[in-house]
Amino acid sequence: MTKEGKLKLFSTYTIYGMTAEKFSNGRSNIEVVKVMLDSGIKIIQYREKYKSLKEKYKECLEIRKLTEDYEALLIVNDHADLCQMVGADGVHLGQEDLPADEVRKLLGDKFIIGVTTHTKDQVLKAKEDGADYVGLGPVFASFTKDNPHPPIGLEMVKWAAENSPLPFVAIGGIKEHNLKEVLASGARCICAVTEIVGADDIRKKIESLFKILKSFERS
Ligand SMILES: Cc1ncc(COP(=O)(O)OP(=O)(O)O)c(N)n1
Ligand SMILES: Cc1nc(C(=O)O)sc1CCOP(=O)(O)O
Ligand SMILES: [Mg+2]
Repeated sequence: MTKEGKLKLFSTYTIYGMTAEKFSNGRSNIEVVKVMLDSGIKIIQYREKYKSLKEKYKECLEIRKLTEDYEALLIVNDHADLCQMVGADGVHLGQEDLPADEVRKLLGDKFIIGVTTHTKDQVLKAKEDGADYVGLGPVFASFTKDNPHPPIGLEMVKWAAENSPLPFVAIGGIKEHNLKEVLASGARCICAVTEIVGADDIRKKIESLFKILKSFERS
């Protein structure tokens, strides 16, 4: 797939999957990713805060193979070196991670770079820095991340839908019960971490979320 083709995914009504083993109720990242892919998720971010770099490397290699089998994208959180070493599609960088413009110089144009944003200025700067998409959040209160930013709310989602020069992934506190509000505010690509990885039946949960996304796609 060309990079342009990959990036189109971020502007569609879709789910951006993210690993979170700590909240996966005893299931491994690999197990969860297999179900995500088999349920139709086409973008997986490998986010793992509690393992050594070597363990992350091994898991990423395994997830790279799985994502290739399903023609899905692999984005590695935080680590540009890991992204390059495992042949991932891209890296996701936060405001406290390495600067996107410098990582772009390192990785070149071929890789996707995503940047976390919480404010309008950060969204605009991400574009200037050469990012390809932004993560926008937390839309609602989220307990998944240590020291989260205060919720940015649906007004910010509306602003991004009308003004963001880059496709955005709405993230933070998104659940089945509030997904319609997020989509009605203009989001298309959404990331619901604990709602998916912590679900009793991950497959069923993804199916329910896709049903809501599809209903917006048709409207
Ligand atoms: C899609 C997406 N959006 C936001 C984040 C958060 O990144 P960051 O602020 O660097 O925090 P950590 O995830 O590294 O704890 C993300 N990972 N993905
Ligand atoms: C990794 C991450 N980044 C966020 C941000 O706002 O930048 S919120 C978040 C975690 C989202 O988890 P949940 O769907 O369980 O609330
Ligand atoms: Mg980070």
